Amino acid sequence: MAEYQYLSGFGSHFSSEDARCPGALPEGQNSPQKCAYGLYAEQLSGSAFTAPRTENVRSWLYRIRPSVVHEPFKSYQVAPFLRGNKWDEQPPNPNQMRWSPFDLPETGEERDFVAGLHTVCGAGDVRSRHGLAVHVYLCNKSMENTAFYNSDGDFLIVPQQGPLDITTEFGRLYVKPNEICVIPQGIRFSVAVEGPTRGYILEVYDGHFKLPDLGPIGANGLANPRDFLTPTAWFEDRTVEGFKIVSKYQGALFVATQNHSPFDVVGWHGNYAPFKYDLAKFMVINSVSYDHCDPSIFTVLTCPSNKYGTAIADFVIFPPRWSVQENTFRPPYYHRNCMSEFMGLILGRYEAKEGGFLPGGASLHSIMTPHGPDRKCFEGASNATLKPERIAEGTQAFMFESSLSMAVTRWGEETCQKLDARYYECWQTLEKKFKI
Ligand SMILES: O=C(O)Cc1cc(O)ccc1O
Ligand SMILES: [Fe+2]
Repeated sequence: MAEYQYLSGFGSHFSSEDARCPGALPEGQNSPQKCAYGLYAEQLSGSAFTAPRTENVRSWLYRIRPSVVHEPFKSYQVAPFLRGNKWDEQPPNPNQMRWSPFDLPETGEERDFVAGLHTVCGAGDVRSRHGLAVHVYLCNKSMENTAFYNSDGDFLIVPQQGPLDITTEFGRLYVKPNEICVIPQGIRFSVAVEGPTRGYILEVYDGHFKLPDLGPIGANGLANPRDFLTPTAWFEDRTVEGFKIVSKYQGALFVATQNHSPFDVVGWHGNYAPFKYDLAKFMVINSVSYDHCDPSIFTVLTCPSNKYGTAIADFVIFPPRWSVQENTFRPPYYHRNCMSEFMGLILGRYEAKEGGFLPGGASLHSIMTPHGPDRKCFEGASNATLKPERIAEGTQAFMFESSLSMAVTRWGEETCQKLDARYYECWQTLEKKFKI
């Protein structure tokens, strides 16, 4: 693994120059008549020019050529199971769903990150910029002389198997399982892998990921801002005939070629950039008296909707922690929720379901669909001696929780052949215990 360098902080106004070109950033202005080293200045806007300061995100890139130097885009059909808008290919299905680990490419088959994008579920519309999609990526080959960008929204990437060595216009990021990264809308990146590689993606169309408010928790806790790492500027001056720029635009893929690497940004400054975060750094807050807290206490990042306090999607984790509550059924309660809950497992086992829900698999409990601990978990936890206990050691489950009602794609429900038709059985043996 290369020694990559990062800038620490969340949503900060950063400045970074590749050490080979000191003074690449103009001083005191963004767009001088001539930039240092013969660079071109280019602004990348992640919010409306007129957005209030709290929401306003943009970066200035100083690059060897402006991004516009490319041939026209053409349709590019390399990811047959990627969806952005087609949420009606299956009839609605409110059932509890659980998937066994999604298949990696077969031996002999070569698939890169883009071709490996498979959409499991989603809602909303890329054209009206409202909604989300949940994808998994299943690949085994590095992207070669190819960069990808998403015109439709931001990607929050959760590696499950294999590290991602990501080159972006802003610099390089190395992201291992149990770390996550966010690549905001429009930023070009290329993913190199080291073998069979699998992970999950939460794509949001509405806006950007933020740290949740902390309310009475105070100024510190959950994911701390300084643990978010943004790459430092890095460039290559490489002539390549037919370098591919792949754009996901209105849910479809397009490709344009150009004669040079787009990773030619010598310096940049601004508050719109990719970042990564190590989930092991999460400061866990929980009940130290009684009862099971709602999982919102484990929110790492949120993409808010216009409805007060309600997310397009929250990214929530279930990290290793102490469990100490007295006179309490400690695992998740049985519940029905006005939100959709998509879950995945990075490592280990999830406390509410020890069997069937495996690393690289997933579950979906849709709006108002009842769910909760399986029988084994219920019996165990209602009879356990309640001593302080480490739980979820060596484990990392997560949830993408959305206020939107998600539809499952045909790939998710049929083609992938991973849906467990017998999932419902794990609750059927829960006995009536009622006695008067
Ligand atoms: O359904 C799940 O497993 C996720 C979940 C966990 C929890 O601790 C409380 C509520 C909830 O939806
Ligand atoms: Fe739940």
